[in-house]
Parts: sequence; C-alpha cells; structure tokens
Amino acid sequence: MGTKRDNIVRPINPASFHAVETGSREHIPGCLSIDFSVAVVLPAGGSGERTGLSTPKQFCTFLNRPLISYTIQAFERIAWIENIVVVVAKNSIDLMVKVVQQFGHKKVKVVLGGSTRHRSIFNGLKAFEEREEDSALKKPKVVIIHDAVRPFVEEDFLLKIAIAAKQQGASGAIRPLVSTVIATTSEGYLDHSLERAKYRASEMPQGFLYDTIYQAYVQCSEADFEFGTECLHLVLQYCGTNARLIEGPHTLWKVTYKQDLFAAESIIKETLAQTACVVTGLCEESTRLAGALQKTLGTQDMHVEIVPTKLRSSSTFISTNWNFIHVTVNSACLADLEELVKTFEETAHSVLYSVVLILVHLDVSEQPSASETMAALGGIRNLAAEAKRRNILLYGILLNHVKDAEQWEEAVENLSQIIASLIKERNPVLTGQLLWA
Ligand SMILES: Nc1ccn([C@@H]2O[C@H](COP(=O)(O)OP(=O)(O)OP(=O)(O)O)[C@@H](O)[C@H]2O)c(=O)n1
Ligand SMILES: O=C(CO)[C@H](O)[C@H](O)COP(=O)(O)O
Repeated sequence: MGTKRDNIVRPINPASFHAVETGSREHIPGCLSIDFSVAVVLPAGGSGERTGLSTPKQFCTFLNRPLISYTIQAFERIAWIENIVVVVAKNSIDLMVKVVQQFGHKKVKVVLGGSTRHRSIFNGLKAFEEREEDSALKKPKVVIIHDAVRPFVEEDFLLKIAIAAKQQGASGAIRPLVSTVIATTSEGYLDHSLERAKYRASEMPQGFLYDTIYQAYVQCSEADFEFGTECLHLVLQYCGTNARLIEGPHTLWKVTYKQDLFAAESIIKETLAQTACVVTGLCEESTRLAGALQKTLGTQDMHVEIVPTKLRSSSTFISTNWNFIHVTVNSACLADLEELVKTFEETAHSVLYSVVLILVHLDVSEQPSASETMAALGGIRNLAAEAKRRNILLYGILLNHVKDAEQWEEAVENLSQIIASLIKERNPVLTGQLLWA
C-alpha cells in the first residue's frame, strides 16, 4: 500500500556539487535526455578496511544519512536512468533495505554481493539476466558502473559517459595523477618511475554496452575476479573493446580513508549553504532587516531571497531552499514557525537533507525586557525537539534594535555571521537555543 510519501513530489536536489568546485551556480538543464535505456550498478559490498572503522564506509552517516543514500540519489534524480542495482554484502542486506525505505528510494533493487569487487559487479549485472516476469529489471542497452562510495557524480558527466559507451562499447572517467607512480624492487628500492604526464588515474563512473561487459565477465578468469581492479581492462582483454576515456571533475574521488568521509560531509554542507530564504513580515523594520541580511549574507557567498510571510507555504521557494530565516518584530510568533515546520513535513522537504530554520526576533521597543522575550519564546525548545525528529534544525536569535547607525550595522553584521555559521555547521546540538546577536 502506498504511503503518504509516495504521493508527494520529492524536493529537487541542492545546487549541483560541481558548483563547489567551479564557483558557478548554473543549473544543468533538467531536460537532458537520451534515446536508449540506461541502468546503473553500484558495487557496495566492501568492508571499507582502509577507513579503520567498524562500519563499512558506504553505511557511515553524515547529516543523518548514510553515504550510500547520497550516491543513490545522485543517480535517482536523473530521469533517463531507469534502474539502480545496489550490490551489498550478506550481512548488510537488511540495513540496505531499511535505507531504501527510510529515504524513499524508488529505482533501487538490492542484490547480494561477492567476496571481491569484480564478483560483486558481476552479481549486479546478473540481476538483469533474471527472467523478466521474475524481475522488475529490464536488460538495459548501456550499464553504468559506479562505486557506491563516490557520491558526487553529476548528470552532465554521466550523459557523456553513457553516450560514449553506446558509441564505443565502453567509456570511463580519468583524472590526472596527483603523485608519480614508481615501481619498487623486492628489497624496497626504486626500480623505475613512470613519466607522470603520460599516465592517468582511472576513476568511476564507467559505462558499457550491457552485452559487452556481461560477456567480459562471463569469459574472465578466476585471477581476474580475485585480483583485478579495472572493468575497462576486462572489456579490452575479452571483447577487444577500447574504452573512450573522458576527463572528469576531481569531485569523482573515492571515499577511501576516514578523512574522506569528513571531506564528503563538508562538500554537502557547503553546497547546502549556497542559498537561503528570509521570510519576513510586511512592517518596515522587518523588511529593512531582511534587506540588510540579504546584503551581508551575500558577501559570504550566500544567495538570499526574501519572501513575504503570507507566501511562506508556497512550494516554489521551499523546494529550492534548505535554509530559512524567519524574521519577527516585537511579537514572538512561534505559531508561524510551527506552520513552516508542518509545511516542511507535508512536503517531505527534510527527508533527504536537513532543513535549517532560524527565528530572528527583533525587539524594537524602547526598553527591551530580556525576561519577557525569554518567556514569550520559551516554547522554542519543545518545538525544536519536535522539529529535530523531522530532520529540521530550529534555532532562535534575539536582536535588540539600536538607534546609532554604526552600532546597528555592527549588530546586523554579527547577526549574519551567527546565521551563516548555523547554516554552514548544521549543528544538531544547538537546536532550541536562543542566541543573542
Ligand atoms: N567485495 C566487494 C568489495 C568492494 N566492493 C565495492 O567496491 C567499491 C570500491 O571498493 P573499495 O573502495 O576498495 O571499497 P572497500 O573494499 O570497501 O574498501 P577497502 O579496500 O578499504 O576494504 C566500494 O563501493 C565497495 O563497497 C564490493 O561491492 N564488493
Ligand atoms: O578506480 C577504479 C576504477 O578502475 C578502481 O578499480 C575501483 O574504484 C576499485 O577500487 P579499489 O581498487 O580500491 O577496490
């Protein structure tokens, strides 16, 4: 039976992760399309020994979501990708099924992995061989293979890989080497070194005509399955197909060590912090403060739009933002915040990414009373606790109006720095706190 979540439109993704690299906020047009079928295999059956963690890296969580879900979403948002086969180890099957349900992934089939990466990939490919009536999967023309631990792959690059695979039989992402490759003697001395400019690192994604890569796996040896690391090599050796190589962005790197998990989290946080929305009332003080925040946050590389309170439930501005600043003047209006929280819940806006909601309470009275304000806004704690269960991070900031222009400018600057920090850090521990700007 369909749940409420099945019927709602999923929020769009935050700005492309490329934007972090290039500084550009350009969106890739949503109408990219191709006229052949494409499916994806995500090998996720490894144990992540090199991280030194007990949890396999694909199930390590940041911002309340496991790494594997970010990678799945990178493919699932693309209209021309039909199915995603996720290959996991036996003891992770239940966890994977739970992840699929919790984050509402719709195109995923979970398949049992093997003892090496190549065995896992072959198991993923074999899932398309099941008789059609027994399976929801249709054999695709092109299959894209991508490590589950490379979460930042973009549509424009996948399109290049898919088209090149269709034309050439195989294609793969490459990057310039960052270190020189050397051969060592068995005694640990330098044997020889390779000319760095001549070589490239082979990365993922890789694309293949499905029949070609399947045949390569059917023919390959036990040694290939046990020790091989390169699918492109298999199609060359067993099918005579020379892959087309395409240089990709550095964000395709593979999460391998513990520090890579921190890097991935930072990239997601930075991307989420690119835009914010100030919800403001109609009074002069409120609109003036909203305008000032738009300017000061703009200098910190945040694109801020201002939306009047009466439009706050409009889905158009909600679906493109993960950060909201609600400005109130004098009257403390937790009811408005409650309504926003409800809207986020109804639109499932915080299922994939945490939403930051900041109440900025401006006191313009002659003699502001801290105790009265505290009493009026005291309920923010309970509301924040309730919101946190829905992945909404609610904070409050108090600001007293000052007449002196210079002091006022300083206070607004201070306020915008606190706001920017709350948005960038997305710290769940500080939710429900009232801060003083
Ligand atoms: N038996 C295996 C081994 C690896 N993989 C997957 O292949 C990808 C790339 O492999 P790697 O980075 O080496 O992952 P691990 O094998 O998990 O890491 P480590 O080598 O540090 O143990 C990962 O998504 C990993 O889950 C897999 O599906 N099945
Ligand atoms: O980059 C690759 C593409 O050819 C590797 O084969 C792939 O990512 C496997 O990683 P590892 O060798 O660490 O298991």
